[in-house]
Amino acid sequence: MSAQSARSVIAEEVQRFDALGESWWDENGPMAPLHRLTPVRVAWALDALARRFHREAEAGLPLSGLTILDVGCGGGLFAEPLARLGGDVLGIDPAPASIGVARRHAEATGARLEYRVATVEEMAAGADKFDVVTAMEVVEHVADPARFVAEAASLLKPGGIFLASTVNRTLRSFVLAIVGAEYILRWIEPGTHRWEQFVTPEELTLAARQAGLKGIERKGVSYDPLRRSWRLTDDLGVNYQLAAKKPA
Ligand SMILES: C[S@@+](CC[C@H](N)C(=O)[O-])C[C@H]1O[C@@H](n2cnc3c(N)ncnc32)[C@H](O)[C@@H]1O
Ligand SMILES: [Mg+2]
Repeated sequence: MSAQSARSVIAEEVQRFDALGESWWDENGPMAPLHRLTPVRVAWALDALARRFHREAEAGLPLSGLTILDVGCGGGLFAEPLARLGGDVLGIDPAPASIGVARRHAEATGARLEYRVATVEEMAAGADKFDVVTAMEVVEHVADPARFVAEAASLLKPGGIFLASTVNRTLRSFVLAIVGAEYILRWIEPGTHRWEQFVTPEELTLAARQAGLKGIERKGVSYDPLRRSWRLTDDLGVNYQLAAKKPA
């Protein structure tokens, strides 16, 4: 089975991201919103992981010794910072050109992590289990989010943590994430998101529960146009993140 024909994959979605090439890492390019989101989502992930694994978030390499699978890693915008925090990171994506970009970037910056062209299904068919599985801005691009979450959760060791971020399916997310971000501000390529594919916090929570995960925590992320940056909020109406634990 090729990565592109896996059940979770919507071929045109993967191809659209694969076509980004080197612009993945252009902070002013089509992935600019993800670049701006990265400090906030990395801080959120570090906080969740430090609490779970009893690490000092301010320590030199707070994630050292933790195996992390970043599913749908794209160009490595989230995977690479986790590796810099000491995580033993494997980034996977069905898009081969994106994996090439991620590898070259890590080589250029000296970040130490691994990348592989693979889907969550292929990983789940193998024997490797991870302390942490992440899927950042991915579930709104897959064929069957609940099934995808179940496959991702199956890759966790007992006591492991699942982290995901996505976009809620609300009137506000239509106005802000599609009309605003794609068509008015042109922050991201028009057509990047389909509103119908957005995933509500209730759906993602249910999927996590059905996958056997517990201790579910959710946090909103909102864009502050004055500061031109994202911040964590309790408002799950547009962008949000979820953390959940596999029972030990
Ligand atoms: C918005 S990008 C996010 C990239 C990265 N996670 C980040 O946050 O910087 C979505 C990524 O999901 C990947 N993707 C799409 N469908 C997927 C699937 N079925 N399984 C895994 N990854 C998928 C795309 O190739 C793309 O790299
Ligand atoms: Mg997205």
